[in-house]
Amino acid sequence: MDTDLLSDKMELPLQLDRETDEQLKTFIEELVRRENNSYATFSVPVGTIDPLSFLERNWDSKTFQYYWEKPSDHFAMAASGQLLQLSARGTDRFADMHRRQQSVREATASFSSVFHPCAGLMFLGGFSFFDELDHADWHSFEAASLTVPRWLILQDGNHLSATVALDVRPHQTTDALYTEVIKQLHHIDRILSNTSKQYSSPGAVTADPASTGPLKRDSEAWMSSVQEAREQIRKKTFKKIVLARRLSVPRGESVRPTALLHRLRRQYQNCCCFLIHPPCGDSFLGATPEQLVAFQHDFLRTEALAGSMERGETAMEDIDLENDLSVSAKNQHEHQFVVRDIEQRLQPFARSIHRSDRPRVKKLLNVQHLYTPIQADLKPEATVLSILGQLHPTPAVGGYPWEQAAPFIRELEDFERGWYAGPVGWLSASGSGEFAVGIRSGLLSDTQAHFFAGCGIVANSDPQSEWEETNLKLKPMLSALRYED
Ligand SMILES: C=C(O[C@H]1C=CC=C(C(=O)O)[C@@H]1O)C(=O)O
Repeated sequence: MDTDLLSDKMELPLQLDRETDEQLKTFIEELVRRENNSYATFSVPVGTIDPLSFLERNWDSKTFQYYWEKPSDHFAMAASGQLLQLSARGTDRFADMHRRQQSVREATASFSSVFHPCAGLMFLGGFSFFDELDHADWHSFEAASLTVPRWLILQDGNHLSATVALDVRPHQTTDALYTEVIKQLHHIDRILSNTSKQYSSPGAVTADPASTGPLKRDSEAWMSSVQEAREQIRKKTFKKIVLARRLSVPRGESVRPTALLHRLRRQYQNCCCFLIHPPCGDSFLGATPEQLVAFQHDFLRTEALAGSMERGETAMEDIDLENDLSVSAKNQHEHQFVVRDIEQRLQPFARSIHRSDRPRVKKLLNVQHLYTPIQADLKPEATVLSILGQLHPTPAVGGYPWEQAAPFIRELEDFERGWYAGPVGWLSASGSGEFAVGIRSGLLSDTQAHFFAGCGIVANSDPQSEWEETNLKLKPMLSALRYED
């Protein structure tokens, strides 16, 4: 057999023992013989590695880069390179995306010497807040985009694996494909064993002393939008709207996205730290406390997260503020729109829905939120993307009723939301997936960093307090950038 000769000549990558190598060859022979697969993935175990350091060592702004980590779950994924990208736009974008990823799944064969639902074919990416996205600030982002990366490093507790994804070209020989797989696994070995201790500075941005301070800028204009929203609520146009603002600061050239992520994950352990960087594009990243969908088999976890309060300087002050949040009629009101709306939208997909009667409090470093976890047992026809299409946008980032509030978001905000407050996450070949809401986030372009923060506005919202709440929500990203006001 040709591949025997080849492997005699080729040194095996660290992750392959002789037995696995034999299985790999048999798999490739079968794959080439069948001639009905366009793509293949190869997953193998790897030794101890922090996936973020893999991305940092391998950072290549010319191609797709992705990161996802939930520090408190010890779950992280770093990916690089683009095998293929699926995109969609318009009101059917979730359904279109479902069809497209389904046909890629059918055209892909997977080899794995590890057992994990995320080892194999993975789709990584997200969706913009609105159905369409056509704006210069977001030129490198689509209204919906899922990428199959070339390399992916996965950590789930003690599980550590690498997946390589490749094209299977028509008439490709067994030798050629085998050689390609071994080459890619060697590439991963090289990165994993690169122990050079030359750390470049993560970079920082210093505030312009002449500026009035970014957190104070434009407050009048934003607060008058809140007044206008309240006026519409009084006229019964809608009951709740989330208004956001954008804060732009110059980006120091040396500020590296992976360094920001490292700072964020250390401070926001119970958040989801994410990064999406399209080829040659800007980087959208953040540490979001809001889970939109975690889907496994026929079980779904989601949550209502709305209603906010600052954290206390002392334990007693903190608990007093927590109590204030829990009894605040305004915050409860704002929160209940989200709970009820999520339940209603889940109903057609669910056999049963479970949630606690009263909201709990989720505490982050400098802000605390009312939070209701919601679980559902789903009907067999439910998929991650059908549920996403149904839930997004919840009234935690949109409004209630959505159709009435939506035009006012466009009218009252003076920037394009792009992927801010859109779903970001991943989807596996087995149909499981997780998407978070892209809040507490920013867009890093070559010259600027844009940060976003929004607040739920209801009838008795006070514009000044809402403005201060946006400042609290902007702090994590600003301080990760070491931008001290
Ligand atoms: C829209 C944002 O936060 C949402 C999530 C939690 C609490 C919120 C609030 O209290 O207004 C918002 O609904 C944001 O951070 O940009």
